Amino acid sequence: MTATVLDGKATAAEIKDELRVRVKALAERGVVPGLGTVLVGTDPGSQAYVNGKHRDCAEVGIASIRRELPADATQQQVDEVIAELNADPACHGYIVQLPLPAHLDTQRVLESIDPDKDADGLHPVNLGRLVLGYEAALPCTPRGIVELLRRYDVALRGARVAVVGRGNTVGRPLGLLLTRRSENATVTLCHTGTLDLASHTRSADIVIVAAGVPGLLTADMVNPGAVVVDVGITRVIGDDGKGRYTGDVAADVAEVAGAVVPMPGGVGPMTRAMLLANVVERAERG
Ligand SMILES: Nc1nc(=O)c2c([nH]1)NC[C@@H]1CN(c3ccc(C(=O)N[C@@H](CCC(=O)O)C(=O)O)cc3)C=[N+]21
Repeated sequence: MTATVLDGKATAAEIKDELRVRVKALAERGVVPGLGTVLVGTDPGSQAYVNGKHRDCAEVGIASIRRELPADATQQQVDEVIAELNADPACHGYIVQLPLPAHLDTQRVLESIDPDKDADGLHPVNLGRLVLGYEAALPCTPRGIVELLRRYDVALRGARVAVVGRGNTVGRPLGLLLTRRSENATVTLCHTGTLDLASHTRSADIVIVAAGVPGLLTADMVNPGAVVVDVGITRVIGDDGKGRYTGDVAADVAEVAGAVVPMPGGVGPMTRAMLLANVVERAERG
């Protein structure tokens, strides 16, 4: 058996088409949604991600607000940029690209973002709202995963979902999203302290791997026919000496799974689409 591919790239393109229509409607009311990005330093990976976000904005008609600081920027310089974007009415939402250089206080920076302009949905206030079941900007990657599964009619209600990874950007909030009443999945949140990981993944209908460990999930760990979502993205040096990105799911999983969300072409494009959705929704609320 070869697994069906759940195409995140095509689905993200579909979502961008829908957002373009909503952006047009906003334009008729004289509103142009604006997404800000704050990039500190010159990490090529981070630069590439930020460039991608601005390309996405241009495709959909969202205005880009770009702030860049040198790698040795002081905490005060970063604070000033945050204060400026918090005050800018043209900026409906923004992100601070992570990771920040080690000399900066990431927690302080993230907490100083206006929660109502938190396009990532990672502000403690928004994560708290998610815990409490209040309306909030949702974290982009978990939201993108749920949206992709929904659009492919993967049943979540009653499904047994093994989430591997408890990170703040994916695993932890994904568990919260999937266990809301509207999703009603049963989640087992696995992590580095989990004993016999395979026993948990094997009894799941859906396995979502966000551990950042290349090849962690192998075919023998997957229930035949299960849906497998690869969230891992780790830079490795290939046999040819070139750098490339690899996921957490081994290639042989596709021979056992019923459906797979690949990397690349899966969760990454969905994450970017949800960032745009968060900004458009914010602009629609006025
Ligand atoms: N504040 C903040 N918010 C983030 O959302 C955030 C961040 N910091 N720091 C880094 C991670 C990583 N991330 C990715 C998003 C899309 C792709 C993506 O679209 N990947 C393509 C492949 C791209 C390629 O091959 O170059 C794919 O999976 O098909 C990847 C990685 C967002 N992040």
